[in-house]
Amino acid sequence: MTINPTTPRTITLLGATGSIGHSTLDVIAQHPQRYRVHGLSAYRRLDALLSLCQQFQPAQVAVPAESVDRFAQQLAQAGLAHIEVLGGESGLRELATAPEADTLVAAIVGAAGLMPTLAAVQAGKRVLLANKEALVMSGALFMQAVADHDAELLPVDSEHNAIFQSLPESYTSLTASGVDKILLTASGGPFRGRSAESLQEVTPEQAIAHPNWSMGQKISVDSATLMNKGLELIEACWLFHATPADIDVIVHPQSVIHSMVRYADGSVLAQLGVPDMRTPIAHALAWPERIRSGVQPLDFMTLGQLTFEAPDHTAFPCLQLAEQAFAAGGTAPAVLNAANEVAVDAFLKRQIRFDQIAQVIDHTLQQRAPKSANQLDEILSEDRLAREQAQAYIATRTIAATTSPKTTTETATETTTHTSTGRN
Ligand SMILES: NC(=O)C1=CN([C@@H]2O[C@H](COP(=O)(O)OP(=O)(O)OC[C@H]3O[C@@H](n4cnc5c(N)ncnc54)[C@H](OP(=O)(O)O)[C@@H]3O)[C@@H](O)[C@H]2O)C=CC1
Ligand SMILES: CC(=O)[C@@H](O)[C@H](O)COP(=O)(O)O
Ligand SMILES: [Mn+2]
Repeated sequence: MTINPTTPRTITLLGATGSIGHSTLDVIAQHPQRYRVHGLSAYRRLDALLSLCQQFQPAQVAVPAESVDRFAQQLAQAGLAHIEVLGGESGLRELATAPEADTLVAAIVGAAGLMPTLAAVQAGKRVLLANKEALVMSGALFMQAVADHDAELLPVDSEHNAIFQSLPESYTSLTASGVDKILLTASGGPFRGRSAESLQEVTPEQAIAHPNWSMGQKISVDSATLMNKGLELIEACWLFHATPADIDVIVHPQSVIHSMVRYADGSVLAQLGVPDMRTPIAHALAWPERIRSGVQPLDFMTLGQLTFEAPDHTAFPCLQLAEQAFAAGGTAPAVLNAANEVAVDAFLKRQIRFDQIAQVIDHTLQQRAPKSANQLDEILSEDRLAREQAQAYIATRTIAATTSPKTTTETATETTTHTSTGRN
């Protein structure tokens, strides 16, 4: 069934050159009458951004400040001089708040996404949130801004989108809706079932090879350490006004059930689908309507078994570190996030071992007593200090480089497909 759009939407997509960016533009391209692209942003992959400009003809783009002149020249040479090029953090904020766009897709990875996403919230936009780190860092302030500015926040992260779909449309609180538990599913990552000891030897290439999803490098490593589930637990608490006690993490290696909600009467509502981010993206783009996403239907006849198990907190301590940081409150989740970003980057550059990621985060959390997170300045200051402390700790732990002369970043850049579709 084709649904006629009631209101054509104008989209700004931050992080257009990434995995979520690619999936979002794939869905948008399937519905040219329904969506118009106003703005795109990129960071390093500016050649890819140029191709996207040719295809989607945005009015504005944002790139790093030092790349503005060069990119404007490239646009002019391609006959696209009419596209305005904005630069740096202020450029990202200007793009995120441009009055011409009603919807922001927040798909920058990491803390860099916080400022422009929050700016879009403060401008009262519909915000499709993939950038979970923004909410982890600034949850209370972010959700208050959503309420104060009458913004519309729609979760793109597959689990949170599944929970959103499994809650009533009139949802205000777990209690008012008769919800007993949120069941947050986790794939367990590529190292599920491995012992803590054996994880000392794993390589970045193994860590980014997620069993079910093809995603950016940072979130892939987060899935491998289970930090992704820790970040998602915090994300779910803020999005659904829940506490960690309201949420059970269940390892479900097939990633077919994207999360569930159990109600007081014993009913469990779940959202299932082929693991392909175009489904939650299409859901959030069209909400409350439904549109085609290009995703293959789930075939129950060939699905095989759906299995479930408990997370292994010994081999994967990051989930509990996230729970501890959330319980500590204030700026602790921002510190957790910053230390994790630094540690994952060091692991990808082969400066530390996989198991040392958790050590860096634990150490950094212990160094920084939580402060109030009521002001953005306080959060950004703790983010910066935590990064410095994590870096300093890593400097004392750095392992000898392994055999490959290439960094993982170089290796993966050559092979990245920029899809978030399932592998199986
Ligand atoms: N991939 C997935 O399936 C899912 C991802 N998410 C979340 O979505 C977000 C994006 O993930 P994903 O698409 O996988 O990541 P990618 O690494 O594939 O893409 C990241 C995007 O952010 C841009 N970027 C990176 N650093 C900066 C910076 N400092 N300033 C501005 N832009 C920057 C990149 O630009 P460039 O490429 O030009 O350097 C790229 O467009 C993350 O928060 C992740 O946790 C959530 C659920 C699923
Ligand atoms: C696609 C998506 O939403 C990712 O966050 C994915 O869920 C990662 O999977 P795990 O963290 O469960 O391995
Ligand atoms: Mn997820």
